[in-house]
Amino acid sequence: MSTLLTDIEGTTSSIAFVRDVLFPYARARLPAFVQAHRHDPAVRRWLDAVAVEIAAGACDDDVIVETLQGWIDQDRKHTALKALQGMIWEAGYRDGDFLAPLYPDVLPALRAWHTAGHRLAVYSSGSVPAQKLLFSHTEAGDLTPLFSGFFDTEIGGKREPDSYRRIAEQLGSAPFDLLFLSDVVAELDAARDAGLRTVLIDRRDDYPQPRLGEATHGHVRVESFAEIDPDLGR
Ligand SMILES: CSCCC(=O)C(=O)COP(=O)(O)O
Ligand SMILES: [Mg+2]
Repeated sequence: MSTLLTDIEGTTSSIAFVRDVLFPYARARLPAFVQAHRHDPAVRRWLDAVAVEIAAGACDDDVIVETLQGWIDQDRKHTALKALQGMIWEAGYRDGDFLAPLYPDVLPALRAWHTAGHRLAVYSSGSVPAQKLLFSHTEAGDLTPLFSGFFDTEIGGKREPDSYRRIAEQLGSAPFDLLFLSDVVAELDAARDAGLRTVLIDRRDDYPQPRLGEATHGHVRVESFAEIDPDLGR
Protein backbone atom coordinates (compact mmCIF):
# COMPACT_ATOMS: atom_id res chain seq x y z
CA MET A 1 0.00 0.00 0.00
CA SER A 2 1.10 3.55 -0.70
CA THR A 3 0.66 6.81 1.10
CA LEU A 4 -0.48 9.53 -1.29
CA LEU A 5 0.88 12.87 -0.12
CA THR A 6 -0.85 15.73 -1.89
CA ASP A 7 -0.28 19.42 -2.34
CA ILE A 8 -3.41 21.63 -2.38
CA GLU A 9 -3.15 24.78 -4.52
CA GLY A 10 -2.89 23.82 -8.19
CA THR A 11 -3.24 20.12 -7.32
CA THR A 12 -6.54 19.45 -5.50
CA SER A 13 -7.97 23.00 -5.67
CA SER A 14 -7.64 25.80 -8.18
CA ILE A 15 -5.06 28.54 -8.01
CA ALA A 16 -7.89 30.97 -8.85
CA PHE A 17 -9.73 30.10 -5.59
CA VAL A 18 -6.63 30.80 -3.51
CA ARG A 19 -5.63 33.95 -5.44
CA ASP A 20 -9.07 35.49 -6.03
CA VAL A 21 -11.04 34.38 -2.95
CA LEU A 22 -8.79 33.38 -0.03
CA PHE A 23 -6.00 35.94 -0.43
CA PRO A 24 -8.25 39.04 -0.85
CA TYR A 25 -10.38 37.89 2.11
CA ALA A 26 -7.31 37.68 4.38
CA ARG A 27 -5.73 40.87 3.00
CA ALA A 28 -8.84 42.96 3.68
CA ARG A 29 -9.34 41.63 7.23
CA LEU A 30 -5.71 41.58 8.35
CA PRO A 31 -5.63 45.10 9.95
CA ALA A 32 -8.76 44.50 12.06
CA PHE A 33 -7.65 40.96 12.92
CA VAL A 34 -4.27 42.17 14.20
CA GLN A 35 -5.89 45.04 16.08
CA ALA A 36 -8.29 42.62 17.83
CA HIS A 37 -5.82 39.79 18.54
CA ARG A 38 -2.39 41.47 18.92
CA HIS A 39 -2.12 40.33 22.57
CA ASP A 40 -3.24 36.75 21.93
CA PRO A 41 -0.04 34.66 22.32
CA ALA A 42 -1.01 32.41 19.36
CA VAL A 43 -1.13 35.52 17.15
CA ARG A 44 1.67 37.53 18.81
CA ARG A 45 4.11 34.67 18.18
CA TRP A 46 3.76 35.10 14.42
CA LEU A 47 3.66 38.93 14.46
CA ASP A 48 6.92 38.91 16.43
CA ALA A 49 8.46 36.45 13.96
CA VAL A 50 7.70 38.90 11.14
CA ALA A 51 9.06 41.83 13.16
CA VAL A 52 12.33 39.99 13.80
CA GLU A 53 12.69 39.22 10.12
CA ILE A 54 12.05 42.73 8.80
CA ALA A 55 13.46 44.95 11.54
CA ALA A 56 15.28 42.83 14.12
CA GLY A 57 12.09 42.97 16.20
CA ALA A 58 11.84 46.77 16.34
CA CYS A 59 8.72 47.84 14.48
CA ASP A 60 5.11 48.54 15.29
CA ASP A 61 2.13 46.43 14.28
CA ASP A 62 1.08 48.76 11.45
CA VAL A 63 4.39 48.05 9.71
CA ILE A 64 3.94 44.33 10.29
CA VAL A 65 0.44 44.47 8.75
CA GLU A 66 1.72 46.37 5.70
CA THR A 67 4.55 43.84 5.33
CA LEU A 68 2.12 40.92 5.51
CA GLN A 69 -0.18 42.52 2.95
CA GLY A 70 2.83 42.97 0.65
CA TRP A 71 3.71 39.30 1.14
CA ILE A 72 0.14 38.32 0.17
CA ASP A 73 0.49 40.40 -3.02
CA GLN A 74 3.79 38.61 -3.78
CA ASP A 75 2.32 35.16 -2.91
CA ARG A 76 5.11 34.64 -0.35
CA LYS A 77 4.85 31.14 1.18
CA HIS A 78 6.02 32.39 4.57
CA THR A 79 5.11 30.26 7.58
CA ALA A 80 4.03 33.25 9.72
CA LEU A 81 1.85 34.70 6.96
CA LYS A 82 0.28 31.29 6.31
CA ALA A 83 -0.50 30.76 10.00
CA LEU A 84 -2.19 34.18 10.28
CA GLN A 85 -4.10 33.72 7.01
CA GLY A 86 -5.49 30.43 8.31
CA MET A 87 -6.78 32.13 11.47
CA ILE A 88 -8.54 34.80 9.37
CA TRP A 89 -10.06 32.30 6.92
CA GLU A 90 -11.68 30.46 9.85
CA ALA A 91 -14.39 33.16 10.04
CA GLY A 92 -14.94 33.04 6.29
CA TYR A 93 -15.61 29.31 6.29
CA ARG A 94 -17.68 29.52 9.48
CA ASP A 95 -19.87 32.35 8.12
CA GLY A 96 -20.35 30.57 4.79
CA ASP A 97 -18.58 33.31 2.80
CA PHE A 98 -16.97 30.59 0.69
CA LEU A 99 -16.63 26.83 0.28
CA ALA A 100 -13.47 25.17 -0.96
CA PRO A 101 -13.72 23.89 -4.52
CA LEU A 102 -12.02 20.69 -5.65
CA TYR A 103 -11.16 19.77 -9.20
CA PRO A 104 -13.91 17.31 -10.26
CA ASP A 105 -11.54 14.32 -10.52
CA VAL A 106 -10.17 14.74 -6.97
CA LEU A 107 -12.92 13.39 -4.71
CA PRO A 108 -13.61 10.17 -6.69
CA ALA A 109 -9.89 9.39 -6.68
CA LEU A 110 -9.39 10.18 -2.98
CA ARG A 111 -12.37 7.97 -2.06
CA ALA A 112 -11.19 5.12 -4.30
CA TRP A 113 -7.64 5.21 -2.96
CA HIS A 114 -8.88 5.37 0.64
CA THR A 115 -11.30 2.47 0.07
CA ALA A 116 -8.49 0.44 -1.50
CA GLY A 117 -6.47 0.83 1.71
CA HIS A 118 -4.00 3.50 0.68
CA ARG A 119 -3.24 6.26 3.18
CA LEU A 120 -3.82 9.91 2.29
CA ALA A 121 -1.92 12.90 3.66
CA VAL A 122 -1.52 16.59 2.84
CA TYR A 123 1.61 18.73 2.51
CA SER A 124 0.87 22.35 1.66
CA SER A 125 2.32 25.80 2.28
CA GLY A 126 -1.07 26.61 3.80
CA SER A 127 -0.98 26.07 7.59
CA VAL A 128 -2.29 22.79 9.01
CA PRO A 129 -5.34 24.56 10.52
CA ALA A 130 -5.99 26.16 7.10
CA GLN A 131 -5.69 22.75 5.41
CA LYS A 132 -8.19 21.24 7.85
CA LEU A 133 -10.59 24.16 7.32
CA LEU A 134 -10.36 23.74 3.56
CA PHE A 135 -10.97 19.99 3.54
CA SER A 136 -13.76 20.24 6.12
CA HIS A 137 -15.59 22.90 4.06
CA THR A 138 -15.50 21.53 0.53
CA GLU A 139 -18.39 21.65 -1.87
CA ALA A 140 -18.69 17.88 -1.16
CA GLY A 141 -18.70 18.25 2.63
CA ASP A 142 -16.12 17.31 5.27
CA LEU A 143 -13.33 15.22 3.75
CA THR A 144 -10.92 15.36 6.70
CA PRO A 145 -11.74 11.77 7.82
CA LEU A 146 -10.09 10.56 4.62
CA PHE A 147 -6.69 11.93 5.68
CA SER A 148 -4.16 10.40 8.07
CA GLY A 149 -1.79 13.36 8.25
CA PHE A 150 -1.46 17.08 7.58
CA PHE A 151 1.90 18.85 7.17
CA ASP A 152 2.84 22.47 6.56
CA THR A 153 6.10 24.41 6.32
CA GLU A 154 6.68 24.16 10.05
CA ILE A 155 8.22 20.81 9.10
CA GLY A 156 10.42 22.59 6.51
CA GLY A 157 10.14 24.19 3.08
CA LYS A 158 8.53 22.35 0.21
CA ARG A 159 11.67 22.66 -1.93
CA GLU A 160 13.91 21.03 0.71
CA PRO A 161 14.43 17.23 0.61
CA ASP A 162 14.74 17.03 4.40
CA SER A 163 11.10 18.11 4.75
CA TYR A 164 9.97 15.00 2.87
CA ARG A 165 12.28 12.77 4.94
CA ARG A 166 10.70 14.18 8.10
CA ILE A 167 7.18 13.63 6.76
CA ALA A 168 7.96 10.01 5.90
CA GLU A 169 9.40 9.53 9.36
CA GLN A 170 6.35 11.07 11.05
CA LEU A 171 4.06 8.84 8.98
CA GLY A 172 6.16 5.82 9.94
CA SER A 173 6.82 5.03 6.29
CA ALA A 174 9.85 4.50 4.12
CA PRO A 175 10.20 7.47 1.72
CA PHE A 176 9.63 5.19 -1.28
CA ASP A 177 6.19 4.23 0.09
CA LEU A 178 5.06 7.84 -0.41
CA LEU A 179 3.76 9.16 -3.75
CA PHE A 180 3.89 12.97 -3.77
CA LEU A 181 1.46 14.88 -6.00
CA SER A 182 2.20 18.51 -6.85
CA ASP A 183 1.90 21.14 -9.57
CA VAL A 184 5.37 22.54 -8.79
CA VAL A 185 8.38 20.80 -10.36
CA ALA A 186 10.84 22.17 -7.77
CA GLU A 187 8.78 20.56 -4.98
CA LEU A 188 8.74 17.25 -6.85
CA ASP A 189 12.52 17.46 -7.36
CA ALA A 190 13.01 17.84 -3.59
CA ALA A 191 10.65 14.95 -2.85
CA ARG A 192 12.44 12.72 -5.37
CA ASP A 193 15.81 13.66 -3.87
CA ALA A 194 14.44 12.39 -0.54
CA GLY A 195 13.45 9.07 -2.13
CA LEU A 196 9.71 9.64 -2.67
CA ARG A 197 7.90 8.69 -5.85
CA THR A 198 6.39 11.71 -7.62
CA VAL A 199 3.65 12.82 -10.02
CA LEU A 200 3.43 16.24 -11.70
CA ILE A 201 -0.18 17.46 -11.87
CA ASP A 202 -0.73 19.77 -14.83
CA ARG A 203 -4.07 21.53 -14.35
CA ARG A 204 -4.71 23.04 -17.76
CA ASP A 205 -6.95 25.83 -16.41
CA ASP A 206 -4.06 26.92 -14.22
CA TYR A 207 -1.25 25.92 -16.58
CA PRO A 208 -2.47 26.59 -20.14
CA GLN A 209 1.02 25.72 -21.43
CA PRO A 210 1.47 22.01 -20.56
CA ARG A 211 4.82 21.12 -19.01
CA LEU A 212 6.26 18.66 -21.51
CA GLY A 213 9.66 17.13 -22.29
CA GLU A 214 12.53 18.56 -20.27
CA ALA A 215 10.15 20.86 -18.36
CA THR A 216 8.80 17.86 -16.44
CA HIS A 217 12.29 17.04 -15.04
CA GLY A 218 11.45 13.37 -15.62
CA HIS A 219 8.44 13.33 -13.26
CA VAL A 220 5.41 11.42 -14.51
CA ARG A 221 2.94 14.05 -15.73
CA VAL A 222 -0.88 13.79 -15.55
CA GLU A 223 -3.79 16.18 -16.02
CA SER A 224 -6.22 14.40 -13.68
CA PHE A 225 -6.16 12.34 -10.49
CA ALA A 226 -8.04 9.67 -12.50
CA GLU A 227 -4.77 8.94 -14.33
CA ILE A 228 -2.79 8.22 -11.15
CA ASP A 229 -1.85 4.70 -10.10
CA PRO A 230 -1.05 4.86 -6.36
CA ASP A 231 1.55 2.14 -6.84
CA LEU A 232 3.21 3.95 -9.72
CA GLY A 233 6.94 3.28 -9.88
CA ARG A 234 7.01 0.43 -7.37
C1 LIG B 1 -4.50 25.46 2.99
S1 LIG B 1 -4.95 26.13 1.51
C2 LIG B 1 -4.40 27.73 1.41
C3 LIG B 1 -3.63 27.90 0.21
C4 LIG B 1 -2.33 28.58 0.46
O1 LIG B 1 -2.29 29.54 1.19
C5 LIG B 1 -1.15 28.09 -0.16
O2 LIG B 1 -0.11 28.72 -0.05
C6 LIG B 1 -1.18 26.80 -0.89
O3 LIG B 1 0.07 26.41 -1.32
P1 LIG B 1 0.34 24.90 -1.82
O4 LIG B 1 1.61 24.52 -1.13
O5 LIG B 1 -0.84 24.05 -1.45
O6 LIG B 1 0.52 24.99 -3.31
MG1 LIG C 1 0.72 23.82 -5.29
